[in-house]
Amino acid sequence: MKRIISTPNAPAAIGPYSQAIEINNTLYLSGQIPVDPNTGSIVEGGIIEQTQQVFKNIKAILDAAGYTVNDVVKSTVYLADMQYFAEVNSLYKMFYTSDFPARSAFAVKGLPLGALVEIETIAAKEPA
Ligand SMILES: CC(=[NH2+])C(=O)[O-]
Repeated sequence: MKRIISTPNAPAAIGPYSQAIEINNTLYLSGQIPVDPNTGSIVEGGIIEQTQQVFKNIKAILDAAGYTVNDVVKSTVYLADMQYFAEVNSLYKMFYTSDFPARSAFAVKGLPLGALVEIETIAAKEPA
């Protein structure tokens, strides 16, 4: 059965979507942008601070759903510019330290609220 995940520890949706949906032992997270859940705004700073906030948001949603970073199987990284690729990769390697998830990365024309980075995440567990 489908389970909707909602936590105050990650940003509220800024549109018609859920923070995450779990179905069949798989958790689909909406793309996370660098919004601080306490302020509802994009964090101050540049790509480093924004990427750190995105990972905080992803972790908060994984935690709320009972998943860990080790359960993540796929990640999609959207960048406002490919110039951010190396910096995002260095923080990415601190969040996912080994057995990295499958991943795609793109530079796109624009991201919600003018974010520099957005990351989508899929996590899965073996059936009990
Ligand atoms: C931020 C986001 N996930 C959306 O769809 O606008």
